Amino acid sequence: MPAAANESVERKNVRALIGIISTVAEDAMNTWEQESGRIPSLDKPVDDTRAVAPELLRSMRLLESACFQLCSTLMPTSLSMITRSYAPIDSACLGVASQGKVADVLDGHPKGLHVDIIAEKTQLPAEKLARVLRLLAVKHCFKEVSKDVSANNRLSHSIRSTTPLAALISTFSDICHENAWPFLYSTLADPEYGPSNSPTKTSFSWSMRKEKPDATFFGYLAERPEKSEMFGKAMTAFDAGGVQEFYPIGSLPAGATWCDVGGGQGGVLIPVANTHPTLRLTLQDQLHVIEEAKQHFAQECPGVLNEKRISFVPIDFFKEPPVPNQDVYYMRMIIHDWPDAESIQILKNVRKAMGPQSRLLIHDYVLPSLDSKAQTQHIPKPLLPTYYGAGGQRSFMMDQHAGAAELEGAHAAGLHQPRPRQRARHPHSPRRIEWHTVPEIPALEELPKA
Ligand SMILES: C[S@@+](CC[C@H](N)C(=O)[O-])C[C@H]1O[C@@H](n2cnc3c(N)ncnc32)[C@H](O)[C@@H]1O
Repeated sequence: MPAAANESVERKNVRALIGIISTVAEDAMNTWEQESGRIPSLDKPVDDTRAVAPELLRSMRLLESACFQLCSTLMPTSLSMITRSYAPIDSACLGVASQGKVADVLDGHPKGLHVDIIAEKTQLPAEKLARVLRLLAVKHCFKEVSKDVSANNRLSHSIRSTTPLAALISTFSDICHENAWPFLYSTLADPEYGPSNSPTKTSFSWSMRKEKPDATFFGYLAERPEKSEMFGKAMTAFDAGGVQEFYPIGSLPAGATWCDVGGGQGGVLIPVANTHPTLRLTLQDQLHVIEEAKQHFAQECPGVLNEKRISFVPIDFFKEPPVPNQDVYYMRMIIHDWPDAESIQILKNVRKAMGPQSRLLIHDYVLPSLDSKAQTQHIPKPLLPTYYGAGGQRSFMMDQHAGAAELEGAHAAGLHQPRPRQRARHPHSPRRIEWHTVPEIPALEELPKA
């Protein structure tokens, strides 16, 4: 229908949002069909959505932003704000499902189970559990097949107790809800903690200050092997937009060396090892994490261990350089954890290790800058110039999370300014630093086509 000439700005904006939704939903369906032969089903308890093309991430960012903006525009204000205020309840209910292992109980029961049976197996009260599951089901995690009968769907299947996403939910509910996120205001308002950029003056440190002054998140994990293991596994959940999507690893020469600095349990290195068998790999992290990584590799890709294609070398990246003369030093989700001074210390240590042919790849969240025309000009109106809006929210959440729960984070570190991206013309030219972003990619459009 042709738009009326005297349409209000609001009507034009709503129409534009509907247009974006319609276009990018079509694009996303086409990408899924090209990539996996079909559009993923929400109903099926199988996660076949793991290999994600950059174009799909871009479509999803637009779609999520446009849907959220459309609802925020047309919804009465009080409904919008009440829903946002309730947000921690979503997370708490996920915590119940995950810690109660509800998805494990439902595994293998495609027709679902009555809540009385789920309650008996999880040792949770049936009537209250039914209400938790209903709230989760209205947002498509679990499905209520009939009254009080629940079954797994794609989302709930992904939080069975052995999965990285279950570890992520447990890390959030067990550590972040307990010791960090709720204390953001108290920390900001505290005259000592609020203005400080010290890694020992975060919300996490604030909540622990009576028990252990100057507590840090990684120090806390180091003293608690079970939680450290859970956190390490949680990191492997960040699998969308892997490095191989953005960097031409395949064109490195056979025998090239690749050192993952702060590589955790191998969330990045395992897929790299599986897809690039000629690389010689090194994983470096704190000693206790190295032990977790060895176990993880033994479970997930024992061949890489048997073929001795990987070395595990402990490091304290503040105190010492990584192993010398590697072709590639790679750091994912490391720099965002630290304020400027600590980041510089880490980078200086990597610099000491670098040989003339070495390059450093930094794969991290880079927050967009409103005053960067290059970053905002391609965002279709009326989406927000700040990273499109809600489709970019995970980067800002990570910024808050890294600031509150882990350490000072990218924002405090001043790393939210966009870094120049080196192009693929000389993809392996020496002594380069490249910034790549995960998996919310503010400058995805700037990436060279594969
Ligand atoms: C946010 S995690 C990222 C893990 C991994 N790079 C990934 O992307 O899955 C940060 C990592 O930094 C490591 N780390 C923290 N402090 C460290 C230190 N002083 N020396 C070496 N590694 C450290 C942690 O053990 C953890 O594995």
